[in-house]
Amino acid sequence: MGLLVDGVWRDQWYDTRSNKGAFVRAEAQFRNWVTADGRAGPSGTGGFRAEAGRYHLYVSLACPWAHRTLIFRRLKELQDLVGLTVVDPRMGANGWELGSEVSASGPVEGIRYLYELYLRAVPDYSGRVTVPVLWDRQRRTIVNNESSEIIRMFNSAFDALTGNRDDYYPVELREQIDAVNQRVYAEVNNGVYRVGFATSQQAYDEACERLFVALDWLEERLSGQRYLLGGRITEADWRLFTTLVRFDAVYVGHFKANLRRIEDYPNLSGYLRDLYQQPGIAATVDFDQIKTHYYASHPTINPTGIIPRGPLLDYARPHDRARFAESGLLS
Ligand SMILES: N[C@@H](CCC(=O)N[C@@H](CS)C(=O)NCC(=O)O)C(=O)O
Repeated sequence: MGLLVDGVWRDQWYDTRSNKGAFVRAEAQFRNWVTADGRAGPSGTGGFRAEAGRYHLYVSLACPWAHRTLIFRRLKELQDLVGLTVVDPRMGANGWELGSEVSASGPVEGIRYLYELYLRAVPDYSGRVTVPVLWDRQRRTIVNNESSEIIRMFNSAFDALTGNRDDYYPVELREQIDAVNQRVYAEVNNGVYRVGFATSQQAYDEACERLFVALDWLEERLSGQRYLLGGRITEADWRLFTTLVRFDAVYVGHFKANLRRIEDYPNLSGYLRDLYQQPGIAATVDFDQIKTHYYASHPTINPTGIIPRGPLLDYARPHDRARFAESGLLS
């Protein structure tokens, strides 16, 4: 793993030393928005109109951030409109790699590594090379590499083209969704990374404590309602889902987030299965790639690269979340 510095690739692990062993995530740098009419979105510049076949998504099936975008591509029926390239699950010295069996190389000719795609957009780019990436085939540049924004674009920008008007960020719930997202991001989505990538005991202890306090809060919240915002699935649920579905498979073992498993939480585990069993979702979850990526790509954490056989998980088994009435609350 590494990063680009003035357009040159450097094989380098995260620098946690300057933060007392704590992992601090860098902000994504490409922040333009695809919009229905091509006008600028909340950040960046305009000129990215929603059009069939124009945009291409690069993901890793292992990555929880990329997984969100894959879910929204499916939920919003964008598969025929937005192309997809899946990078190899193993991230080595050159970072994410394209073009072996599991992945086609995508619309950009002559590149083998994802960092080369970043360089096509910005030849002297400095920063991390992350998935997901939303690429514009027309202007041959990166539109956006921040998953929370890509899912918002997918949620509504293409509605006139697909006719799918399902809304996972409804106006009347936005404030509450944003508030839940903020806590879930800091303590759970990014929290597991703060636990797993900590390089000092203190940073690990603090992150671990915060993570499980947040999971206890979520367990409590989900004891009284079916989904995070009540009776209807929103963006907040999908953002939490991609972390939960990886939790017992990799975060408990590889990241040492092991005070409790999701299976030990009656409400969270039922909720996880409920979401997993929504139409089309199970097909977006690839446990082989998830386990391969984490266990084989972080030599500082798992030097042998051995990928464990377990745990045995069955998210297709029944859940009891239908006990909540239509309103989402217990009847
Ligand atoms: N804020 C970004 C984070 C994306 C991210 O960190 N992706 C990870 C994979 S799970 C990655 O590509 N890491 C490579 C690196 O940091 O060098 C988003 O939500 O899209």
